[in-house]
Amino acid sequence: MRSPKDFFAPLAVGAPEPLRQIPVPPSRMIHFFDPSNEKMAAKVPDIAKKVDVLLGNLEDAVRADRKEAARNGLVSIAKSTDFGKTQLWTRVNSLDSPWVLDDLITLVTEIGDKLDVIMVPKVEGAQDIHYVDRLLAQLEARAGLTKPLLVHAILETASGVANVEEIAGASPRMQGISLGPADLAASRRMKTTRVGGGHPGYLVRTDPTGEDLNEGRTTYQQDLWHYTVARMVDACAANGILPYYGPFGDIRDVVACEDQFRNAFLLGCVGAWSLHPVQIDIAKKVFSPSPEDVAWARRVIAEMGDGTGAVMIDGKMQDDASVKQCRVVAELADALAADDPELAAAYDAATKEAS
Ligand SMILES: CCC(=O)SCCNC(=O)CCNC(=O)[C@H](O)C(C)(C)COP(=O)(O)OP(=O)(O)OC[C@H]1O[C@@H](n2cnc3c(N)ncnc32)[C@H](O)[C@@H]1OP(=O)(O)O
Ligand SMILES: O=CC(=O)O
Ligand SMILES: [Mg+2]
Repeated sequence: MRSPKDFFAPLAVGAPEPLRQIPVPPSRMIHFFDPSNEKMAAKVPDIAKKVDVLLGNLEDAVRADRKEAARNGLVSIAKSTDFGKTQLWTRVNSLDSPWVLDDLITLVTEIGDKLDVIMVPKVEGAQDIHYVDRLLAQLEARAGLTKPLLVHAILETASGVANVEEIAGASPRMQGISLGPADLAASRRMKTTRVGGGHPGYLVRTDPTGEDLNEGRTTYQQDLWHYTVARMVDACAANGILPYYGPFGDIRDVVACEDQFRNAFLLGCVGAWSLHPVQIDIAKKVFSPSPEDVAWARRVIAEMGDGTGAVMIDGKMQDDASVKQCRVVAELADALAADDPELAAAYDAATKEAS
């Protein structure tokens, strides 16, 4: 193992200096598309204007006989599209697959200057990140890149969850982690057969009210993902990187999708994946704080002055800790509003009304 002093040293001669802070541009939705699908690819220039992150997916959901077409399609889309401020990410194939080496060599060489983040699936431990880290440094040096590519891990194996803290801190390239509930369920041998979301069988029941065990007992569905999302959020926050919820596969059920995204938002995630155009606006709505919450946060910050001591606002005690929470919300709102005049106006109107 290298000395901690070398953590920020480039891993290949001529590779760019690693970043000391992960950039945090808006990434409320990571919009997946299959670059080998002509219909989806045709929508990319328009979708790029609406999303924070566009991700050319090369892994699962791309047929084995379309892997090369997807890789080449992403190269040509990246070269021919102006993405503006929208980030371009890719998800490469898993490290044990026959495609990943060519994915990385081709993408870094051909479009390394256009890509922001490389999502690595099925990460099991720090060793997977170390492998990608060194290879990227070699490829960046050869391609003459001046900005380091960042790495995003999917948390979707039981080993990955067991090692999530070491994964989050494995490299200065680590940008974030997404929960991958579908592969994680399979890896854990869960019996869910769906892509994210809840399950009606995973519940708790109130106590019996009498002799009849079926009478008058309410059940409450529980969140299958609470433990993993919370662990992932802690691992990310402790290492200065960003946590995300992953896919919600029931595209038709926009209501439950919004619930799942909101649970993740409230627990600390900054965004989620959108698999279909209909999920883009859901993520945008959920991962932008509501105007009411922003107005409240700004009010607490204003009334707390230098941020110390305790005050009462509308019957609720505020102190140093609650003002810190309010700053999280207000700073996120300011960052999002800077690029979104409509959101800025909604936040300012609610703030005015509340003061
Ligand atoms: C489970 C674990 C994981 O790894 S999740 C991540 C991997 N999965 C993916 O990336 C899936 C991406 N999404 C898709 O493949 C499609 O959205 C699926 C779910 C198959 C639905 O497609 P389809 O049956 O065409 O839906 P639709 O008829 O409602 O589509 C309407 C028009 O929109 C298009 N569309 C669909 N999805 C996208 C997308 N992600 N990005 C851009 N465009 C998309 C469709 O092509 C269709 O276009 P058109 O109107 O026919 O021209
Ligand atoms: O890749 C995502 C997942 O849920 O599996
Ligand atoms: Mg997966």
